[in-house]
Amino acid sequence: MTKLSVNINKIAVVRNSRGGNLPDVVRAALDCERFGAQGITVHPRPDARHIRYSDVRDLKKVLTTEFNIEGNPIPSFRELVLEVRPAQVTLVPDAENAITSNAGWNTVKYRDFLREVTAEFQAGGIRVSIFVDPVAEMVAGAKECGADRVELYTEAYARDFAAGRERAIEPYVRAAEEARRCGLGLNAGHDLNLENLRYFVERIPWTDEVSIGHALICDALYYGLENTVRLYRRELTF
Ligand SMILES: CC(=O)[C@@H](O)[C@H](O)COP(=O)(O)O
Ligand SMILES: NCC(=O)COP(=O)(O)O
Repeated sequence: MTKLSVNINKIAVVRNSRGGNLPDVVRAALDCERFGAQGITVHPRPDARHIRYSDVRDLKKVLTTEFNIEGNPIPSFRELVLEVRPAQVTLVPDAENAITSNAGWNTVKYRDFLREVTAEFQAGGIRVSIFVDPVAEMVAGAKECGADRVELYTEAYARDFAAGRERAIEPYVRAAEEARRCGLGLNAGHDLNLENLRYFVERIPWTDEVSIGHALICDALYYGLENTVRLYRRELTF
């Protein structure tokens, strides 16, 4: 069954908007776990606009589910991840000024770099997932880099879903089949929500994990955090 990792970046956005510690991201993460999240994802960005490095350290001390840290492996990020040793690190090629992640890695062009980083994290006992567009060549490239998993960047799937879900899922099925052929684990994330989630995992049931933040935290405003985490879990349980 596909696991749900809740991305709590947006809880930190609200906290940072006022200073102080409301809402408390550690408490929110523990509550997500209590409500059924099977993992917690954070994406500390270089400008610390939401999750801070200190949050990552605090979370590691108390989380009991799978901790997934996403980010661009710049030197400070590499040091942090090696210090904290989460269960999983997801390598994302995010530009400093991007509003959010907007592309997967070119695993062919950056193979040497990704190989080095992957080996470094794995030597620290950390599973490595590489964020890629739904392109078979990029999935196979991630395998060449030594990754354990890929995370398929689902922005295009989410965007095109309303216009025709069969067409929107096609490249993802092909990329996921390539991951399975290569022996790579499979994660997915970005803009997944209560409308598009079930169809994704119905069509690609070997998806190991989805990480969901923006839509889930928005839904929580209407349904409450507990109900919302349960609603997302329900979409993954069939
Ligand atoms: C890799 C990925 O798709 C997510 O980390 C997403 O980028 C969320 O990050 P933000 O919350 O900073 O938009
Ligand atoms: N890896 C994707 C993630 O953590 C959450 O992305 P989003 O749901 O905030 O778009």
